[in-house]
Amino acid sequence: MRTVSMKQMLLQAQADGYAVGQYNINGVQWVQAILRAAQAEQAPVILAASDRLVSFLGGYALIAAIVDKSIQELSITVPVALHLDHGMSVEHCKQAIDNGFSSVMIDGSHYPIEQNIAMTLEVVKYASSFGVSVEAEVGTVGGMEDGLIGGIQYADPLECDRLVKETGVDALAAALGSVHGPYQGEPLLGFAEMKHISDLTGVPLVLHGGSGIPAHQIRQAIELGHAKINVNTECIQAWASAVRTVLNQNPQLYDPSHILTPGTEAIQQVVQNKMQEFGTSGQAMHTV
Ligand SMILES: O=C(O)C[C@@H](O)[C@H](O)C(=O)COP(=O)(O)O
Ligand SMILES: [Zn+2]
Repeated sequence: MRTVSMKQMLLQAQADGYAVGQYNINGVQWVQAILRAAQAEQAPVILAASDRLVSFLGGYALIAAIVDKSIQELSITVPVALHLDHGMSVEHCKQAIDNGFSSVMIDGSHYPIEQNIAMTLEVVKYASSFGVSVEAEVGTVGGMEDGLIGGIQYADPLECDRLVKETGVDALAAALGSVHGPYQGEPLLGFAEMKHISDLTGVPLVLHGGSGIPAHQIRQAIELGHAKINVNTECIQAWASAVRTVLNQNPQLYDPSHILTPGTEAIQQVVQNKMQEFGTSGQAMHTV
């Protein structure tokens, strides 16, 4: 089974009031853990490689090959999208598509809106000829992005509407108070702005900085148009904690499979919990 674009996944989720999780890849164990979680939960899933980590992960072609082969080896039957997260340039998005990614994000949020729209349109034109879905971002998610520590800049609804209408993008990350990485206190999400932008654009919305957002705010964000929620920090924190515990309890241990397996299991547990929380569990049969 090949990876699929996230277009239909997100339209179905938007229509049926749940969200599909995007879970970031930090190594081969993450691919196995996330795929096993999706199969166990019978949930559609978006595996993502953040552009800032592509060279660490071995390059676009290797990432795609590992995902494709893992789907085969693990007998995965649920829909899986392979997404380039926070694509840093049009060229990187094209390279990802050429090497087998089924979805890309062109993150033009740090540029003036005219340039963001132009970059997004170029990627949409290229991606559409391969049936690859495209996500764009307006405004700035707080925390670490592309290796930069940024403040929160709420998305401008008119800019969101312009970008969606002038590019035909499949999903929009409208920054509305979420933060990459750990939150300092309760997240302050712009729910009124969410409803406004969702009603204005009609396109599935993407919530970045999904780790650490309380369940009631997740439910509200889904009700207000979010069909994709990105999660990375909670998975890597669970992995690090499990590996640290193994090593602290067994200082003489040096066998990688014994050290890493508890970490892989911890990632899978976080992902299964998120799939249940987002309402993705059991939705695979409803996703084309
Ligand atoms: O860390 C990355 O490069 C990917 C993340 O930015 C991802 O797009 C995301 O939004 C996850 O946020 P988190 O759950 O707060 O780590
Ligand atoms: Zn993000």
